[in-house]
Amino acid sequence: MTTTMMLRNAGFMKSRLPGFAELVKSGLSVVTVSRNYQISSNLKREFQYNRNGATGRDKGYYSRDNSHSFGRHGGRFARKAPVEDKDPDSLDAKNFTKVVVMPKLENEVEVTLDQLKDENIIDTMLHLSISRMGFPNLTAVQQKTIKPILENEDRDVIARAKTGTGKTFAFLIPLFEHLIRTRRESPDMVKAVVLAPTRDLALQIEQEVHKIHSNNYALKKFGCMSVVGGTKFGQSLFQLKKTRPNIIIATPGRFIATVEAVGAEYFKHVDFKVLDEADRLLEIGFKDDLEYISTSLNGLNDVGKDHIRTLLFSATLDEKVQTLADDVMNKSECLFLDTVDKNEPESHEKIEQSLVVSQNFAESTYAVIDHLLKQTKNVPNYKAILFTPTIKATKFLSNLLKKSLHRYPVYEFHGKIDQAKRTRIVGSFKGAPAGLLVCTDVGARGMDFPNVTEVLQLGVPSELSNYVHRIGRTARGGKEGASVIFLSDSELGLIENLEKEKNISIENKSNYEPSSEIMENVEKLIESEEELADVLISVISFYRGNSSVLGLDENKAFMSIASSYGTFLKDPTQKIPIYNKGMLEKIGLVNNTISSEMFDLKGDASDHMERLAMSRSRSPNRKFSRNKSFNPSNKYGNYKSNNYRNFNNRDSRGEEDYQYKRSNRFRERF
Ligand SMILES: Nc1ncnc2c1ncn2[C@@H]1O[C@H](COP(=O)(O)OP(=O)(O)OP(=O)(O)O)[C@@H](O)[C@H]1O
Repeated sequence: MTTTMMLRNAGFMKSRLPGFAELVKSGLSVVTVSRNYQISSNLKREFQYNRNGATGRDKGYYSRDNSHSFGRHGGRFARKAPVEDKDPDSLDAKNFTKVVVMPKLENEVEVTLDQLKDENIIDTMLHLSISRMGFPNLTAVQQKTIKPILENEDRDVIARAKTGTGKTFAFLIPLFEHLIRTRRESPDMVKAVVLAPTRDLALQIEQEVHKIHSNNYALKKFGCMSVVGGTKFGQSLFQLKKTRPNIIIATPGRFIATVEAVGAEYFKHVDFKVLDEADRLLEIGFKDDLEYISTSLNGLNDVGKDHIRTLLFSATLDEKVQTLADDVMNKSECLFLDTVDKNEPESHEKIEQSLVVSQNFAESTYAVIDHLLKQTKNVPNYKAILFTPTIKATKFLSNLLKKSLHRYPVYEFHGKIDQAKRTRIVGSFKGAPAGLLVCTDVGARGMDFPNVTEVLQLGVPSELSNYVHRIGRTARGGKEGASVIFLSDSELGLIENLEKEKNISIENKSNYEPSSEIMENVEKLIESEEELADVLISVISFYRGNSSVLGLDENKAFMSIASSYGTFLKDPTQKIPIYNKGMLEKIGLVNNTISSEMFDLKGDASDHMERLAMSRSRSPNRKFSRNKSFNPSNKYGNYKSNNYRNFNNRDSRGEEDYQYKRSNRFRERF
């Protein structure tokens, strides 16, 4: 049975619509949403801004001269939007209806590769290539998506499937089939654009395309090229000209630069755009870019502004996807193909999840080291990934572990390593029979490292969904795996949030107390107190930005991390030294009296804190003013927090391209 809801004026109704998750729960299978049809909402904004007179301060929108400016960097990053200007008055006239179709999938019959060929869904050339890969059968997401994507050309598609279940081929197979079917139409043009949030993931998807090529050379004529930051732009344009690929795999920033430079030459015939890790691409830092890309490609398209079909794939999709669907999808109908049951957690069921609880961050570090000492000794070919909150923590931990684990291979991987080296590290760890990859959340999504036995997490991830993605680096392609998260008492809010929001409960729980032996050993390995202070400050900054999202008590989390300084140095009276007020400002704790408890304040930092404490004790509103800097729902308190959240997001998630350049100020320090 299907139910249909017709809603006029989506702008007004958006706030009243239940999210996707709730829609699934409520059993609705068709939802109809109406909104302005002629243009995507960001294009509409452009015209509104043109009418009202936009200024460079207006984040992410077009200005009068049809250029696109980003944030405060308006001038420097001003972009020429490759879309034609339009008469604003003609735009509000029509409404459109977007239908989200969620098929009920009862009595499912297995779909095989042979069937797809026999029913002429896929060509023999493609069938040959995929069968040569030797997969025993198609995965659930491949069975559910390939045919529907190819059968109905007037629909966009959203697909959700658990980590490591073959989503990459689920979109690459239809893309290749489309290229085969349209081989005579504009053979030298880009027809499909795949966007990914990290360079490493984009390069990995390019490798998957090359697997399709190398299993049947006849498919090599459908060329593919990656367009990612950290590589030479001029060289990439030259390659584009020379190879004339049909598929581009890109990160958003470099893709925008490419479209701006040569959009009219290569991107007028795009039929598909794919957003891998779609929910991530929707978040702050990417969403404006995605809207811009969508509008640009639509504006350039020779067939029409609503011609390009959009495919969204991820293991974690919730109501945010609705916003994405609104802003970057063109078709009036959108198929939502879900391989995860509505009552099921998004995490993969073949991962045995554990939690180890200790007193503070330092003790969690000892627990990780202890655990790794045991596993590398007892488990043959033990291959693991350890996630840490920040780049500095990653460096620190990989150094400690290289020394503790002796000859066991330890790889350090984060966004501050140059791209060529990053690619080498990914290649080495993929091919390694055993080893440990220590990384930030830059490695959390999409990366397919074969045979990872275990995923370890020291502290919390940068967002709730990344818990699912991080642990999903194991148990891939039908295999089993394990994960252990090491948290202090003050971080247990994350576990509650995972239960509440993601329906994930961790069965195996244990407490950890370090032995004096491991404490002594680690203390000997710490080379510099300054570096230790730096690492802990970076982690405090990370928590400053992420605690409210992750359900943590910010103050408790800060104290726990700060107390780790004394624990690591085996002298609990020692506090992290802070030499000036500027440093407190950078961490976002300048108006927070708890700073005196956490840090050993020196110079003007100490004077400032004394003055602050005195003014608060005199102020009749002191309770309010103290809360102001802490309350996550408080507009003013949150202002700084957001700044730091952005910085931390970049720091830990390793976002790409010019977004990095924009944050250089912070990156260099942390
Ligand atoms: N039909 C299949 N049968 C078995 N293994 C497969 C099949 N299709 C793909 N694989 C393999 O499964 C692994 C995971 O695939 P892929 O990286 O596409 O997963 P994913 O669903 O995109 O994961 P993530 O959510 O982490 O991005 C890869 O090594 C891939 O080669």
